[in-house]
Amino acid sequence: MQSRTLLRASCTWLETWLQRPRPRPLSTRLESMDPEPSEIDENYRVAISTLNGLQTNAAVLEQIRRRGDDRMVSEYNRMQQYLERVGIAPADLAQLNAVHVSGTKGKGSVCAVTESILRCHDFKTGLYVLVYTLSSCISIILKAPIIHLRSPHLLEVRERIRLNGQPLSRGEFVSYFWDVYSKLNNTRHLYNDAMPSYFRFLTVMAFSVFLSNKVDVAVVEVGIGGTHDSTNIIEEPVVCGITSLGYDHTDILGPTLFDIAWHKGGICKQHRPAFTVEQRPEALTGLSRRARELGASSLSLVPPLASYPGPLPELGLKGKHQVPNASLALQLSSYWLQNHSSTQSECVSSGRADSALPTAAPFPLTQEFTDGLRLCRWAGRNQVVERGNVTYYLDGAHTPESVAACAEWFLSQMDTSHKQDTLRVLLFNTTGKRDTRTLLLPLMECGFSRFVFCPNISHSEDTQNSPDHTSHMVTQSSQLSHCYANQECCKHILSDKNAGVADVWEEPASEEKTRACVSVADALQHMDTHSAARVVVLVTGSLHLIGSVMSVLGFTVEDL
Ligand SMILES: Nc1ncnc2c1ncn2[C@@H]1O[C@H](COP(=O)(O)OP(=O)(O)OP(=O)(O)O)[C@@H](O)[C@H]1O
Repeated sequence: MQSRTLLRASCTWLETWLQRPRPRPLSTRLESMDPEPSEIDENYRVAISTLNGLQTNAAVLEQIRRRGDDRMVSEYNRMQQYLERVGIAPADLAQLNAVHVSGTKGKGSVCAVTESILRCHDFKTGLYVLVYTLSSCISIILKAPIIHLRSPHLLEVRERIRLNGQPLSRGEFVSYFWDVYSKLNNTRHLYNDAMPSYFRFLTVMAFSVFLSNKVDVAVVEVGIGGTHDSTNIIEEPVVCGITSLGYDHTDILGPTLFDIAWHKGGICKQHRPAFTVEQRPEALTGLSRRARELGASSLSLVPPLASYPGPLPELGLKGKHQVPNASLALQLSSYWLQNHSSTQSECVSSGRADSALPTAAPFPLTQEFTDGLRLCRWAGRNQVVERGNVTYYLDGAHTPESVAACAEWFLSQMDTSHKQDTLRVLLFNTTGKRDTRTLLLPLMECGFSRFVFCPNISHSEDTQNSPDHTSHMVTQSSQLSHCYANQECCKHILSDKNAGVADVWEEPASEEKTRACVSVADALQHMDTHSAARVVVLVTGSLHLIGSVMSVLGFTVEDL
């Protein structure tokens, strides 16, 4: 009897055991354990708000600045420490076979085209791009005023880290984010409670993503400058590129092109070559000296795009200014293809005048190269979007050179045959300390009859805005007053006979010509209410403004 009871109990136990939740075969397990989309979105929101917590509060920055202790640690040492805390030694970064790109204009474009070309050659690519990497330490080291910035992306932060051209999915972002965050958080007690700032964190995370995915190449854009940038922890890039240099962030980098070249050329590395585009002599002299100082194997100018033998494809990235960028991307990728598994040892020859650099040879373009140039897409740069009777021309130009290039591109797109029934509108904003007048003047040649100003805020109701667009450092009211100041500046230009633009306007300057809106949604609604058969809107002045416009127009990261 006792044994029968025992047997029944054993059978019940066995039954229960057999019915327990089983582990699935690995392939299906990962799939079915993926959280539901809404859960992914929620996890993503939590990760983003934790990441936003790393945006250094302006008050804390001010305190650090007064204490001056941030100056004691170099950016290299700081990044080295963060990387080591997540289990990466700086030497491991050699496995990334990096292409490292700095410059004032066109860094993002050159990185995008280089990545596209190498992907068309069937390599597994990583791409890390930033609009800005203004780490507090740069402004502090250089004793410059603190500049406030929004997060560095158009729609969502995950678009900044790409594998094979695709932004990380929300699910991937969450899992890499927590992996890196928890390693740093668990070790903070050993390091004076230090956590990396927002931009440094993203850099550490990007490197971690690329190493764990064993990419063949990582194309990495410098955030700001070069010498003191967090990406300059890359000690052994395969090749470096320096795009067009101009006057931007002069309060941080210095007032002359020579100073700017010193910073941007600071990514050159010993025994590694660098390529650059045609520049003003002062910039070339600065770059050349810096390349020599750092022991680069060579610094060469890229040849004109038209000199490459054979037919050239239509470039995926539009605008005349993309032509030298394309040649730089060709030289970087060609060099990478031939040399990514070997090392170089020559140094820049010193017999040459500083501003007279050798020009690299053009080469016949194979299908992979032409596909890379043709298929490259880079959202927010010279992009055209149709919505009903409104055509948006989106370009994130925000320096005098790029705004001039943008105006030229916009005019080249205008079909003057329908001039009468087409209303041309400028939607504009600036960030930081940019000189609005300097940026607006080239745009005055474009024949706009309406000028709309709004902050880089998608919706005036904060609950409707993505957490990805949160800045702890810029208040909504300061953005609004900045936008009213821009409107005032525009009115001034319109009424200023000496500005050389008065004769462009058929009607006298009036209140209605300019308008300030509280948000992008408000501004776009204003475009829709016009009775003109067609409305063309040039959106420019800030890449963040472009991001907010794209968000209101319903773009998602997957559309980029
Ligand atoms: N060589 C160039 N000369 C002038 N403008 C350019 C050039 N290359 C790109 N641009 C324009 O500059 C803006 C930013 O382009 P891109 O993102 O490629 O440059 P970036 O150097 O990464 O910019 P950022 O200043 O945002 O870091 C876009 O409006 C683009 O059309």
